[in-house]
Amino acid sequence: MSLNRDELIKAVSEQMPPQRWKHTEGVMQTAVVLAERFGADPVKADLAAILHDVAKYWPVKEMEKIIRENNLNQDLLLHDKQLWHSEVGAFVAEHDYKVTDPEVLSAIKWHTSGRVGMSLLDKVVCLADYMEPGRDFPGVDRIRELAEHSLEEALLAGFDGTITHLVSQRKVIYPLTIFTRNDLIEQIKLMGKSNTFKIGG
Ligand SMILES: Nc1ncnc2c1ncn2[C@@H]1O[C@H](COP(=O)(O)OP(=O)(O)O)[C@@H](O)[C@H]1O
Repeated sequence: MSLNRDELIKAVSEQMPPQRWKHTEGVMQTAVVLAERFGADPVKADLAAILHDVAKYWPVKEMEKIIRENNLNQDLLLHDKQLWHSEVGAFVAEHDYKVTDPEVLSAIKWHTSGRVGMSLLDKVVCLADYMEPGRDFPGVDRIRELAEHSLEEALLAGFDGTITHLVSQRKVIYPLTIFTRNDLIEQIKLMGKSNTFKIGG
């Protein structure tokens, strides 16, 4: 049986500390604003935002078990454990909370690493996670400014910040994030060209 929105919020919020739930509320609010701004479905954005960090505080052993036993992305097990909650979160959303919409499940699954060819909803939820009002890191105001006009430019600034931070900490970067960043640059270039064609008639 699937839960209504209030029941879902209660069930998800009980699985994380209050501070992380506050972050989730910020992501919900921001994802809806971004969805309306850029033409994504705000109801789907809200649902994906509610669930995006559902597994964030699950025990590592439990996440590992889910990834192994359900043949999820095994490559993740070779990378930072912080990346696991997105993959597991999408699985939990589908199996425990009966979310069937592939767009919503995709936005949950790719909200940390990104992916090549991110959908509009993937971008909205990922960007909301970067710039919700509770976020306070160097560069976040620039991301918010860019998000006034361009989903892709803002997201690129977000991924650039993550990559730069990981480099400064001498941490391994999940390769898909590099490919995501490169793909966003290509998308922005192509958009520039199509705008030129439009102006040129
Ligand atoms: N692409 C990546 N490659 C490797 N590690 C990553 C990547 N993205 C995030 N991480 C690691 O996961 C941690 C948490 O990321 P994230 O879930 O996006 O942040 P938050 O906990 O603030 O929501 C980062 O501080 C970093 O250590």
